[in-house]
Amino acid sequence: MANNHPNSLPPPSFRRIRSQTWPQENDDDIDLEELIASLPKEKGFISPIQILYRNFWCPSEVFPGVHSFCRHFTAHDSDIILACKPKSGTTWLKALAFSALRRDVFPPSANNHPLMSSNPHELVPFFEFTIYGQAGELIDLASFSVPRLFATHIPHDSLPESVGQSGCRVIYICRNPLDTIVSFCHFAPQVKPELWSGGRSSMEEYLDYCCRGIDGFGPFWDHMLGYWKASLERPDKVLFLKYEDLREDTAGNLKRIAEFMGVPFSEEEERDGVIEEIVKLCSLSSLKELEVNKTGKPGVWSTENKTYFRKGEVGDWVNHMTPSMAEKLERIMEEKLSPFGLKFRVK
Ligand SMILES: Nc1ncnc2c1ncn2[C@@H]1O[C@H](COP(=O)(O)OS(=O)(=O)O)[C@@H](OP(=O)(O)O)[C@H]1O
Repeated sequence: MANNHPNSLPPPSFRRIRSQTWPQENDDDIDLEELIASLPKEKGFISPIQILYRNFWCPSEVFPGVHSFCRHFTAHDSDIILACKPKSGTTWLKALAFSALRRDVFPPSANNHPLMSSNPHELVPFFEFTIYGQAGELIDLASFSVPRLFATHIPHDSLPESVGQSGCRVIYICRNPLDTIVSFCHFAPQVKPELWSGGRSSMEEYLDYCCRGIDGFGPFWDHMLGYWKASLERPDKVLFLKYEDLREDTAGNLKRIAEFMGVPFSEEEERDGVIEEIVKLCSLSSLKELEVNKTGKPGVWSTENKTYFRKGEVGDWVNHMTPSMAEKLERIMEEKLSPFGLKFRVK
């Protein structure tokens, strides 16, 4: 498919980067264990091992799914992929994008809307956790409604080549790293209680991993910059959102999301309050109260659905980080992100 595409020269950020972390064309012949053995590794924070693969740190638990996705997924022009670093607003974006995209079939006011009985992660599955499975097996994607809506934590420049070569659209959400780290540190004990003592010393330890660039799917600055640069190069194909902006103006950003997906709200829908209905349906307070999100398990990291919903505040980091922890991170943001014009509201 990629070779037949009229625009066959991939944009610069999708050109194949060859390095020792980027397996060769014929790596299908390589046994998975052999491949893992050949790649650089580091001890992870909650993952036992992080594997340097296609230039990012991949948690060993999801390596088979990630590898299978990168090798085998063929994007369609109409596909929509939601992308993010963990704890940046994934669940919220999934709920908003799903509700906007499928509103012709599932009106947001309906009592039986899928969000009432399914967690957003079930409605918009991750490639690497769900679709390609923990064992890296392939599943049939024919049953997905068109346009197909998927999600991933994989960095932009490491996505399968067909994503850049097709007309596929990507929506990225990121969040200020201070709050993302705090959010992750509240989530982590639910995933691996045995590896995690909780409290500030654990947060300091995780911060250290992040500052060294060994965080899942990171370094976080490369993750953000990859999508940021792609959104500047190809604004019609990559939409870059910030959690903080979504908090400030959810309705305005929902309109941008719908337009970008090719399903803009009509004047009639605006007049009828459809945007507000979706905003309310997907709000933290609404989703948190649903039975499915209090008790259910979506199967991602085998965690309970309730772990995806906490405070959702901008600036919660002030309640958890010491000034020196925050300064350490802010220095890195200044050094790595600011030169490219990427800044965050942190309060
Ligand atoms: N609907 C909605 N609205 C606003 N905020 C929301 C929503 N759903 C989840 N959240 C907050 O997002 C944080 C979890 O991040 P993710 O959804 O990216 O987590 S995950 O990567 O999917 O595990 C986590 O942030 P913190 O509260 O700061 O920990 C959630 O509370």
